Amino acid sequence: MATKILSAAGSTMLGSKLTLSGESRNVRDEYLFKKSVIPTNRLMRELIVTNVTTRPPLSMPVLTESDAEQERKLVAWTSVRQEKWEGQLVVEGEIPLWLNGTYLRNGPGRWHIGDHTFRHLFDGYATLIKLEFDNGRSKGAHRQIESEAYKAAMKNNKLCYREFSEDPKPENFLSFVGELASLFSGASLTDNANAGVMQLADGRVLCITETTKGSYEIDPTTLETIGKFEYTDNLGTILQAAHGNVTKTDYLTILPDMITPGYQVVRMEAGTNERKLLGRVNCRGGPQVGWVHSFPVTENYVIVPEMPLRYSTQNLLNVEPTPLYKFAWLPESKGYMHVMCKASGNIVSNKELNMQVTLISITIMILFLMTLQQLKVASVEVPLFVTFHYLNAYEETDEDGRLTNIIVDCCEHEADTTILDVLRLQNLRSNGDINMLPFARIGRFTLPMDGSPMGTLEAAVDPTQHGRGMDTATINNEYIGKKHRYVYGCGAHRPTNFPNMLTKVDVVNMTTKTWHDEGAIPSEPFFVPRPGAIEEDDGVVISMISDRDGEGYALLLDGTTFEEISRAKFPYGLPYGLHGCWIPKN
Ligand SMILES: CC1=C(/C=C/C(C)=C\C=C\C(C)=C\C=C\C=C(C)\C=C\C=O)C(C)(C)CCC1
Ligand SMILES: [Fe+2]
Repeated sequence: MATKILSAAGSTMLGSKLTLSGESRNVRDEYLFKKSVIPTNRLMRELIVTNVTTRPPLSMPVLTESDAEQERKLVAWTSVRQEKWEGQLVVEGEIPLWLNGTYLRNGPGRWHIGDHTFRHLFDGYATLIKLEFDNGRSKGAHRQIESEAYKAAMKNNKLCYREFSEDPKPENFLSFVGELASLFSGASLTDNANAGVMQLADGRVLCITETTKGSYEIDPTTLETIGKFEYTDNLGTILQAAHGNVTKTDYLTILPDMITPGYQVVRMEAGTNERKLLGRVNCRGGPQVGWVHSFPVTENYVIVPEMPLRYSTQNLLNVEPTPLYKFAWLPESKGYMHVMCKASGNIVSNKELNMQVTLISITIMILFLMTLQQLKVASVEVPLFVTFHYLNAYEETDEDGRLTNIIVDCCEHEADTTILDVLRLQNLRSNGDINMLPFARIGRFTLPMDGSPMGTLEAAVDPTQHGRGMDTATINNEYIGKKHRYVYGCGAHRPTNFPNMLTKVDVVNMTTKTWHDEGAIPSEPFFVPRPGAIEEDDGVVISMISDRDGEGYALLLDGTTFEEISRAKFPYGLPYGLHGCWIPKN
């Protein structure tokens, strides 16, 4: 039975979109988009991208128009089973001539292995997408990150490591026991570096996930996986935040400690692989450590969030996931924000720390711990919250320059953990026009620095201004740690089951500007400042769009007006992705 296929028509110069309706169109790349019918619970088909060498035997059933229509609409949640691709993008509009550099976006872009489709958005294998801008032209590329988890899955055609919601099924009881043992060492947890992407001050580019071993160095030009980023210290923790803080001289991050519930704040100087202990904070909310996906910093402080959505050892051990996967919602454990001084220069290395501890008697030890506590300027209880992404934090001072408060802005889900379930692929693929997206806001914490025990949490702007949806948001990176005015995030044009509206929020004037295209799924809007800019919003905003016609393109918006200035189109649909970074052309 003939299958509707999309056949590339050689490298004609007329780039345009590949439709899934089977009509062959002039496109740039020799790709054969063939649809394989992989039975899933929602007639979900994987879009398979293979290099065209020979025309494979095609025996897939003909898709009805509505199937094809359905598939086009789901391109954001459709794996692209890719090896790699690179090509000139078709540009509509004008790319600013000052925009010279590379935008990289990381995300879980392949959600199946064999005929097994993963359960959750975050399970997907890391897929790196590149946009190169040079003198008004744009080149695109994508490539899978070759983690051990990905390579093992491809070799064995099955899941081999514990992903966010997916866990390998133990063959027998013995292997189950072995699996449990390996869990405590973290050996069975994935290294699928599908979340963060960043360029360190020394130029190296890392892709990471929330396991320490899920840190990979990649080549920002070829997107090749250079190899695992091996830390040379002996801090030995399993977990790390998916988003650290890159400065011009170092990299700060937080290592959640599940054994002695707390957080190690560490600093890695540019050019090294050694994380050094800056300070440690013990959890105040009991024996489980709160989930830290990201965290904010000010000029002088690291803010360590202790969220009441906490790691659950029991759920970590479960083979079948609970609605909160590896986590438990423990409101009775409350939420806290710990404010740690960056300790200008006095980094306490782990070796020194161990030596001191062995030499200190119990009484001096108590003095020492009290001294350590001084590293922590404050620890305040805050209202319950559910936050993955912190936007920024800054210090407020009085007329005498004394620190009065620390302000923390974040994407806060109104202390509702439902969002984790909404992000299951079955929901994303079946409820696009159902108003399933739970509410979210730009949450603003005010942390008092006068010794008061309680902080406050409120919406920075009226959430109805951005459809009561807000996540994967950024600010102008030049303003990290300082008072910012503009937030670029994904809001909601309802009814929707996912944040589908690019939104610029002015948190001073409390106004918003938005971009929305019916049925399109935008990824994190990333702001790139114009070289030499004075104004905070003088630059462009980049977002990767998966649209309802199965298209994939990079959208460029003017940072000030939030008007569309250009699109750089891929010749195929793009899977959704999480976060990006900008690498200026040196
Ligand atoms: C959390 C752990 C793991 C994996 C984490 C991964 C792969 C990514 C987490 C990404 C998150 C929290 C993204 C949040 C996005 C929110 C969105 C898009 C909200 C939209 C709606 O408003 C491991 C590595 C599997 C195991 C340790 C724990
Ligand atoms: Fe993230």
